[in-house]
Amino acid sequence: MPETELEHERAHLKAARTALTRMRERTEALDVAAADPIAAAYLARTLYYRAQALRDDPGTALFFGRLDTDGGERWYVGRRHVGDEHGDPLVIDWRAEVSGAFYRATRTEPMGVVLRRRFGIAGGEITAYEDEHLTDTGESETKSAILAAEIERPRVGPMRDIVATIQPEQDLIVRAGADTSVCVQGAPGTGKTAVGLHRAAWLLYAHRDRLSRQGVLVVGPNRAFLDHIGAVLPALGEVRVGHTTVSDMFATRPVKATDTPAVATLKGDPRMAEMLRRFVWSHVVAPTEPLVAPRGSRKWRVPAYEVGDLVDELRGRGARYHAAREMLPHRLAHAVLVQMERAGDSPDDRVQDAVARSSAVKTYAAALWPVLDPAKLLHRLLSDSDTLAAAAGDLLSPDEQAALLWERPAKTSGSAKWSVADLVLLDELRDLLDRTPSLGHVIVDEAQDLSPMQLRAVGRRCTTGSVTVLGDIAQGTTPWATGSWNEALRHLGKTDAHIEVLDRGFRVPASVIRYAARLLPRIAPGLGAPQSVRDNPGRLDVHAVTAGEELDRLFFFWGGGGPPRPGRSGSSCRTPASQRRLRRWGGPDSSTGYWASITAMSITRSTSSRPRSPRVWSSTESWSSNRRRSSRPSPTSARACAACMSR
Ligand SMILES: Nc1ncnc2c1ncn2[C@@H]1O[C@H](COP(=O)(O)OP(=O)(O)OP(=O)(O)O)[C@@H](O)[C@H]1O
Repeated sequence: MPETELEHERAHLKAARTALTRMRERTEALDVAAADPIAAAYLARTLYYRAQALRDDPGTALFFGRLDTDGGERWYVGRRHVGDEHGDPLVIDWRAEVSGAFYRATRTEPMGVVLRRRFGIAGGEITAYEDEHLTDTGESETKSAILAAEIERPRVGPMRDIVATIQPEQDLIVRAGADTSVCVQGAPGTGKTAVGLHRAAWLLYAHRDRLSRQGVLVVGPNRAFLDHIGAVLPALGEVRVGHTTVSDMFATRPVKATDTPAVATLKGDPRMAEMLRRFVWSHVVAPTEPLVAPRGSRKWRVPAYEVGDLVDELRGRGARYHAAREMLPHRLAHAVLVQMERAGDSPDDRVQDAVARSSAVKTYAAALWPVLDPAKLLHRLLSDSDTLAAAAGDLLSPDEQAALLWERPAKTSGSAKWSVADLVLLDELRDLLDRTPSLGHVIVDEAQDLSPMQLRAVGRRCTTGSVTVLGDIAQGTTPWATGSWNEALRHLGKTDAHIEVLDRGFRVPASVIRYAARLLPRIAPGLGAPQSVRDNPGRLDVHAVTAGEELDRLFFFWGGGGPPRPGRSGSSCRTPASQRRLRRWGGPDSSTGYWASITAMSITRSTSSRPRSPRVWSSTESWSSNRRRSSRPSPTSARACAACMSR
């Protein structure tokens, strides 16, 4: 019999573990019996995922909190639901509706909670607990030591879930409705990525049927970033969320060419979308000859002007190029049918189908509305100045058109060397021809770094679903980085998205945040300064550098590997020298180093005119290769910025 409260809670944890083991064993013992092999495979897969989700991690406790309600109920809140043999819950999922109060109940709004208990956990065991009696007016508000310890925990290694310590403002974003698109703006370390991943987990819990059918996708800047975050969703029992990088999303062909920053920026410009649209639709030609359709002993003629009206009507329907093309033979056949009726015949639907399938109609329609191939289209556009000029018209200046043209065009689209930006154009073309299927929800991180054309590509993958956009306008590192979320949301096609701001930093100590935030008025004037929630003020060393020297100092600091943030600079964190330094400074998530990097990056960016950053790299390039190509910030503006930092 447990004697103390702590022993009682430990006994509950033990019972929950036993129940979870039973649930898993029961799932694993289930036989796959289905009527056909497809259903059997589906069932086997479902059972496999269920068994995976029921795995116990002895290193973490099954619950981290408890709620006692004014209705006399008691709920243990944990990573997943655990039920006893009667089906009564021993632990409720953190995503259940009732768990919302664990994160959001306050003394002013207790949400029916009389007691909130937080558990201190070490090595999967309960070591302590802390109570808040939310309706006890005599109890004073104290800062939770358990919460503080979790927040102060050194952030090394891959990202972990934050279910035990989600903050009220984060919880509101996590639980925003499935049809709600949200854009989260936040300084480094304010938990944007963590919130996005927990939102994915919540959506799959609250709308499992719909979203597991339609799909949920996390889009990150590169593979290092995906490695960093890859364990979070499986730890929450969600193993079915797709993860991809922006470039892998379009990687239908190998990247064999690199654009200059100016050309890459131009290819990412939203005017390209209009140019491609015009180019695609320019292939539909106005009829000059009538349609002549033989049927039996007669020939039926549909005049060219009438066919012209049909074509115009199809063009104006807003359908994709190939879908509208599919309709043309049927429209032509219908026009033939009308002629037959006028002549006294009474043809039925089968006659119309036969006319639509006849070679005369098919050949005539194909000449007016040819089948197109995206790669061939782009190859022609980038190889031939007349074709480009006709499509670009008043959209692009002659200099811009000249910049787009390949110096040595490949003979065929098959042998063309495509750049990262070209693949985005191909994706746009593919969508103009055939609609891209939409997922249920897309989470896109570091979204400030995406070009308008990349944003459009992400947006068309969630046209009928919703999106969570995560980023920081002040952290843009590409020349095409967005300067405004409203603009980015327009390119995504999600102007109805709510913009939410997270301004409490979990990673970066206060002294570093305060110092670096002095740059904000210069690099992102509209943004407020974040506040650190960490008690540890951190250590901040300020090193004087001469103008133009700051990048070298930074590279020296990081062993030539570039800033340490996983995912922000391709392979930079993986060079042996930078790894050694990262270890010494506390790993890739080390706050001081990261913020120092952010600061130096900001100095560089704020001293360059548009394109905003003198550095540009694709996700396949390393920081150092970019560094070789980078231009130096002008000494005058670097001085101006140094002055702003020393104020
Ligand atoms: N509520 C929380 N409780 C505990 N830790 C948290 C919380 N929110 C965020 N963190 C931690 O803070 C760190 C930074 O979080 P995250 O990477 O999500 O921030 P970010 O805003 O995406 O940063 P960046 O702008 O650099 O990408 C992570 O280690 C994360 O686990």
